[in-house]
Amino acid sequence: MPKSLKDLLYKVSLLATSGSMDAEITNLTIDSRRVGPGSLFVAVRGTVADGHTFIDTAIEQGATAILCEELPANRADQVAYIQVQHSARALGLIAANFYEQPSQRLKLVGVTGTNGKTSVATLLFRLFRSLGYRCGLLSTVQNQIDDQVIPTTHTTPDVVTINELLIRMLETGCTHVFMEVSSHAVVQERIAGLTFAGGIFTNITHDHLDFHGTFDNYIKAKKGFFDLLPLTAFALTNVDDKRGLVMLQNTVARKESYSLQTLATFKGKVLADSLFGLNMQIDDREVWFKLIGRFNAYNLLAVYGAAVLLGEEAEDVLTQLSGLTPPPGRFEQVISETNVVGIVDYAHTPDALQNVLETIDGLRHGDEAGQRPRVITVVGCGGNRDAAKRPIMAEIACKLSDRVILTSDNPRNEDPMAILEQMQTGIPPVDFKKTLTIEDRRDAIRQAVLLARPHDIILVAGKGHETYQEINGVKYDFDDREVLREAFANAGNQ
Ligand SMILES: CC(=O)N[C@H]1[C@@H](OP(=O)(O)OP(=O)(O)OC[C@H]2O[C@@H](n3ccc(=O)[nH]c3=O)[C@H](O)[C@@H]2O)O[C@H](CO)[C@@H](O)[C@@H]1O[C@H](C)C(=O)N[C@@H](C)C(=O)N[C@H](CCC(=O)O)C(=O)O
Ligand SMILES: Nc1ncnc2c1ncn2[C@@H]1O[C@H](COP(=O)(O)OP(=O)(O)OP(=O)(O)O)[C@@H](O)[C@H]1O
Ligand SMILES: N[C@H](CCC[C@H](N)C(=O)O)C(=O)O
Ligand SMILES: [Mg+2]
Repeated sequence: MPKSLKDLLYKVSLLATSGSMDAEITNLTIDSRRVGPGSLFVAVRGTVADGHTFIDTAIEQGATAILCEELPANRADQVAYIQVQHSARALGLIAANFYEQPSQRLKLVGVTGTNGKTSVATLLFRLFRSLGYRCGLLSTVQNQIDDQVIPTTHTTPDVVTINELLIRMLETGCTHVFMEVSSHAVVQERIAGLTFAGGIFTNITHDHLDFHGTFDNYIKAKKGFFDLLPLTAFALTNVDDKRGLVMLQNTVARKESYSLQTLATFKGKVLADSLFGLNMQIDDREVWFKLIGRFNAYNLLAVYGAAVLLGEEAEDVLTQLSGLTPPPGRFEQVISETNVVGIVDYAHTPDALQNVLETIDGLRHGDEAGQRPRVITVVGCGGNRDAAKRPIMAEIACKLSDRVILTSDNPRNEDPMAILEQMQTGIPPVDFKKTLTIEDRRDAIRQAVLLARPHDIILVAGKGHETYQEINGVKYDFDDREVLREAFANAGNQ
């Protein structure tokens, strides 16, 4: 969909321009490696590199126009230049203009929070499909255009990709799109220029301080999403979270809430919680759900509230919601022949790990002989991510498990043993005896299986749905669920 530069710059505040604003643009990119004739290259200052240093390369590759914060001293005659205050923010508006505002032509709902984004977005997507709508999904696990699955590398893609996907969703007849909004995405303006019909806040706990610096900045990043919601949108928050109300402080959107503890627009109560599911009372109706754990009661309530705010009948919503299963890698169970219960879960933050282990603790019962199943936890922390959570996660694992095996997650560009040593500093001395460190994740899972007795529970935390392990820039095939199944089979347990 070619457009003139002038059309693309609608609503963008310009500091200066040079060259023809009638030039025709056929492609929009922030990556010089993807530039060709007809491209508008947008120079964005990143965390590793500065896009401005690639302007010459972009021109060598045939760029038609350059948008930047600082105009280069030497300019090429045939190229149009646009100077703006903030390239990444301008890019959001330009991407929306390029694709003709797809977000305004469907109902786009964003979910933010430390934990629960994928769960809530995926449940909403599945719910609305079961209610008969064509839908889109942008999530950590995958993007989806109705039943077409598109692999993803980010929780929230860059703003050009988002608009590109939204237009494809529209063309496929989608009416609703559910997306995760990561804090990185808010800060890096990956959601700039999008018009949301609603925003949902799940919770906020420790994560990503490597990127945001302080917890306050992290809160501000999440809040930034609600600050940019329009008047027509709803802003649905979890008021049981300490920061739930702060999120809505400056939003102009309609303020709505959900809670398991206090007065709220959508009020729920957990009546029973077992390894088979949740029994809840929601707005005077009693319902069984297939999801496990109190944290999922919050996710279900958020989904229910959003669906009602989007105009659906409460009764229909609860009926469909009660049939839904958890998203992949979220409390996914793999059970051995001798009834060792393997649980693969994407808990990769202290809060998530604590929630999952507390859920497991609440669900384990003694066998006929009165012996309580033991909990064996296999966990690691990702490289090139928040290092402060490493000792905390090891400590939580020790506190709530009978045996702990510390292992690698995605080491990325870090030395796996160095990450493990940082985790080890969190092990309370009384727990040294119950803790092992096994760098190789497959060996760690195998060891957990060897330690397990019938009815014991093995939690493999941190990688959930991931089907790879990223080591030094290479993604090797690795799937906790498969490795666990193989280990059960090899140990003669299956
Ligand atoms: C730390 C971070 O968020 N990085 C994201 C960021 O990259 P960056 O700022 O480091 O970019 P950079 O490498 O410094 O490059 C700056 C600019 O130069 C351009 N460039 C670079 C090289 C070149 O040859 N030519 C060129 O034009 C780049 O395209 C970029 O526009 O902008 C890029 C483009 O949008 C993202 O792909 C990249 O995600 C990296 C891969 C990443 O790992 N991000 C993670 C931390 C992330 O975003 N995670 C959140 C989820 C977190 C959660 O809630 O759990 C997510 O939304 O996925
Ligand atoms: N509402 C919740 N509160 C606390 N913990 C949760 C909640 N929902 C899920 N979890 C835990 O957090 C893990 C990650 O859940 P989910 O993938 O839904 O979160 P996310 O916010 O999408 O994470 P990411 O930041 O990686 O995208 C789950 O496997 C579960 O252990
Ligand atoms: N969206 C999160 C995922 C973390 C998953 C964990 N397995 C890890 O690699 O640290 C991130 O990019 O930080
Ligand atoms: Mg996610």
